[in-house]
Order: sequence, then structure tokens, then C-alpha cells
Amino acid sequence: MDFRLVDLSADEIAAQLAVVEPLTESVRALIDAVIRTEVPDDDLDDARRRIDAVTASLRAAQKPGSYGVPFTRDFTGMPWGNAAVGVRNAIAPPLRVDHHDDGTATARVRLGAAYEGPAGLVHGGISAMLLDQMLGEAASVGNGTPCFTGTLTVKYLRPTPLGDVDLRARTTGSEGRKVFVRAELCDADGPTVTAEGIMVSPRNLPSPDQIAKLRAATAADHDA
Ligand SMILES: CCCCCCCC/C=C\CCCCCCCC(=O)SCCNC(=O)CCNC(=O)[C@H](O)C(C)(C)COP(=O)(O)OP(=O)(O)OC[C@H]1O[C@@H](n2cnc3c(N)ncnc32)[C@H](O)[C@@H]1OP(=O)(O)O
Repeated sequence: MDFRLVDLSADEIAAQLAVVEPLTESVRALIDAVIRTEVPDDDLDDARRRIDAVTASLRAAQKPGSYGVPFTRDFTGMPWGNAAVGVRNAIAPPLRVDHHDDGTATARVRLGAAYEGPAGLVHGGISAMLLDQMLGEAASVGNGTPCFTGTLTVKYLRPTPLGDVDLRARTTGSEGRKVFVRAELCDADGPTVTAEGIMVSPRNLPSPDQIAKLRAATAADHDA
């Protein structure tokens, strides 16, 4: 697991987010516009050329591989490329998950044309992904260590119309490194999809010693 540490203050992160979130939001709007536009084909060709030029300008300086999940010194994760919650990922709705004192995690999100499966309805894989993220977050925050999905069981009770949905997850128990979690996705009339997960905190997470070494290396990079 990538446990890269970055030495960023809360102010520096806020400054990055102030630029990055509007950019990602613009790309989300672009995705929606491409799906729903009815302009003539010539205009589509012209749009493609202009989009390709923007893409080339962004590739002028490019991180190798994926974004990863850097952790700040106070161990705040920055899952900015994450497919469900990533603030730099235009395919993420994005889900913004709130964690509550009673151990539940909740989120409300609007799923538009980009998340369609059957006509007018949310794609089942998207529902499963969002529920998986909710299960993972509830388990990880409750357990104090990142938990991966071991087993995910999803039950589709009835179709979910595109639009606003509410998600809720709660831990129901734990056994060793396993955490048992339940979640539901609801439209205005109640649950449409439910999920049960066995989330496992992997055995090979870095030890406190390894984390201290990573922190020291980050500080040395910063001072250099
Ligand atoms: C710095 C602290 C920060 C804290 C706060 C955090 C804030 C939020 C942070 C982060 C949020 C993250 C949100 C993520 C959300 C998205 C979730 C995903 O999409 S995860 C990607 C998809 N999942 C995978 O790719 C897993 C692939 N599989 C594996 O990596 C391993 O198989 C793993 C970790 C599941 C288990 O590997 P082993 O080697 O650790 O497990 P063994 O030692 O064999 O088993 C331990 C116990 O778990 C059970 N177990 C193992 N695999 C299982 C499975 N697949 N299903 C059910 N149980 C399983 C076993 O039976 C055993 O149970 P017995 O102790 O005997 O009772």
C-alpha cells in the first residue's frame, strides 16, 4: 500500500483545493455536456480539437502512474484521484462523506447523466461503488486503520432513478482484523440498494516505526 507522506499545511491544501476543485467541476460539466449535447457534428469536431489542446497543455507536466493516496503529517489522507470521492477525479460524482460520533457515515450526492445504466436509472456498478466506499470509510474510521473490501454483497431492491440519492453506512461488529458493515442507498422514497461488507485491515500495513521513518524522510525532503 502506498503510504507516501507529503509535507503540506492545512493552508497549502486549501490553496490547492481552491484551484483544483473548480477545474474538476468544469470537467464534470464537460462530461455531462458531451453526453447530452445536440449541436451539429462540425461543432463536435471543433470541440474535440479544443479539448485535445487543453489535454496536451496539462500533459506538459504529468505525475507518473496514478495520484495515489498521500498522507499529510497529521495523517489526513488525500485520496484526490479516488473514483468515488476524488476531488481531482471528474468521474467521481464526487461523494462527500460525513462521519458522525455514533459511528455512522452519511453522504448525499446528485447522480446525473454520466451515471446511467438502464434508461433514466443509476448504473448498478455505480451504486455498488458508492456503497463500497461508504462501507470502507465507516470501517476504516471506526477501526482507526484503512480497511479494504474483503467481501461485498449488494442487493438491488428496486431501480434507482438518476437524481439525488442519500447513502448511510454503519459498522455492526468486528472480529480480529475484520469489520462488518452495512450500508444503504436511498432515493426520496427510501432504500433502493443495500450492501453488506466484510472489510479487512490488511496485515501488511506499516508499523508505527515505519511510519516514523517515513515522517523523518518527508521532513528531510522538506528541509533540503
Ligand atoms: C492512518 C490511519 C487512518 C485511519 C482513518 C482512515 C480514514 C479513511 C481511510 C481510508 C478509507 C478507505 C476507503 C476505501 C473504500 C474503498 C474500498 C475498496 O475498494 S478496497 C479495494 C478492493 N479490495 C481489495 O483490493 C482487497 C484485496 N484483498 C486483499 O488485499 C486481502 O485479501 C485482504 C486485505 C482482504 C485480506 O488479506 P490479509 O492477508 O490481511 O488477510 P488474512 O490474514 O488472510 O485474513 C484475516 C481475516 O480476514 C478474513 N478474510 C480474508 N480475506 C477475506 C475476504 N476476501 N472476505 C472476507 N473475509 C476475509 C480471513 O478469513 C481472516 O479472518 P479470521 O481471522 O480467520 O477470522
